[in-house]
This record gives sequence, structure tokens and C-alpha cells, in this order.
Amino acid sequence: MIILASASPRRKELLSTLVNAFEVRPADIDETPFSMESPEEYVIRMAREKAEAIAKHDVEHRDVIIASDTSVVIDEQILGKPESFEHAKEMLRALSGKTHQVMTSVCVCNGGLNRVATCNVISDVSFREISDLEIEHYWKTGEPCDKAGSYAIQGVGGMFVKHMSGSFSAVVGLPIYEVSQFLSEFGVSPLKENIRE
Ligand SMILES: Cc1cn([C@H]2C[C@H](O)[C@@H](COP(=O)(O)OP(=O)(O)OP(=O)(O)O)O2)c(=O)[nH]c1=O
Repeated sequence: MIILASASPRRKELLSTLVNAFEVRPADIDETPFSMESPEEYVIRMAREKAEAIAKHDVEHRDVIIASDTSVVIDEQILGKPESFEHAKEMLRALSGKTHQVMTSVCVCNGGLNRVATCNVISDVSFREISDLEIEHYWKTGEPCDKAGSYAIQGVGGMFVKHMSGSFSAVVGLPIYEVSQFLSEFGVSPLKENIRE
């Protein structure tokens, strides 16, 4: 069985492009960064801890667990999901007119945790200038509230994105290329899964 250790609807949708059958089991972990931890170390640790939390309960040795974490990083500062409008405003002001990184880590492991593969996909995203009035209107769309950095590149937030380089699927929450490579290593063939008779 394949288990997606995530509450994110975006990750569920992206994984369903690769595999037909999987179970969704969100992992509840403490997402507070350690002091002195770099953004790279943080996102990799988050994905790994989400996978390990799921591996602890009710899994078979041969199950394949997929976990991921997305953080927006500007000037080495980690931006997670906003807690309020003021928090989202602070983040979007920091991103306005600048280039930031989106880091999405992936951890794929088996239920026995003796096979673990991790990676961190880093993309560069450049925003145009955004006014405070636009930030206010954007908040009212409801889109920023559950997104790292308070925006969604795949949604209305796409109108702020002047340029991006890297992996679009990773920015949305799950890098299709890297996950498909890991799945193949774990004996799951995404192409065969998608053959329609
Ligand atoms: C930057 C960006 C993030 N996001 C989303 C992807 C993730 O769902 C979310 C980042 O938060 P995460 O903490 O990585 O994920 P999550 O809490 O939604 O789900 P889980 O931890 O259970 O896997 O932000 C977008 O949808 N579009 C974007 O452009």
C-alpha cells in the first residue's frame, strides 16, 4: 500500500497523477524550526518527521510512505502558513518586488524505515511589486490562508509571479519528477499505473 502522509489537497491531487490507489494519513508533528537550523535542514527534517510519525502506527513493512514539506524562504527566513491577515500581509510585503526560494522536500520510505530516500527541490520565484490594497483583496479571496508564504502560484497568486525557475509541481507542493523517480526505486511504476485498457 502507498500512504501519503499529508493533509494537503494539492499533494493528494499531484500524487493522484502518478498512482491510482493510495491512502491519505496526515501527520501531526511540531513544525517549529530549531534555532540555528538552516531552511534546507528544516524542510528536510519536516518531511522526514512526517514520514516517521506515520511509520510508527499501523503500517506494514512493505508499505511505501510519502511525506513532503513546502517552505517559502526569503533572505534565509522561513515563511510558513499565515496565522492571521497581519501575518500574511507581513509575508507578502516581504516577497513584493523580490525573488525568493520555494523549498519542497520529499521523504519516501518503507514501513520498516530501513529504506529512506529524501531530497529538497529548490525553485526561484520572482514577484512583481504588490500594493497593500492588492494584499487586502488577495487575503479576502481566501486563497493565502493555508499556503506557505501566503500565496498559491497555481491560483490567483499566479498574477504576482513575474518569473519562476525550478519545478512548478514542487512549488504547488509535490515535485512530480522526484517523486516518480523515488517510486520507481521502491518498485512502483507510475507509467504502468496510468495505462488505460
Ligand atoms: C508556495 C505555495 C504553497 N502551497 C501550499 C502547498 C502546501 O499545502 C502548503 C505548505 O504547507 P506544508 O506545511 O508543507 O503542508 P500542509 O500543512 O498543507 O500539509 P501536510 O504538512 O499535511 O503535508 O502550501 C501552494 O499550494 N501553492 C504555492 O504556490
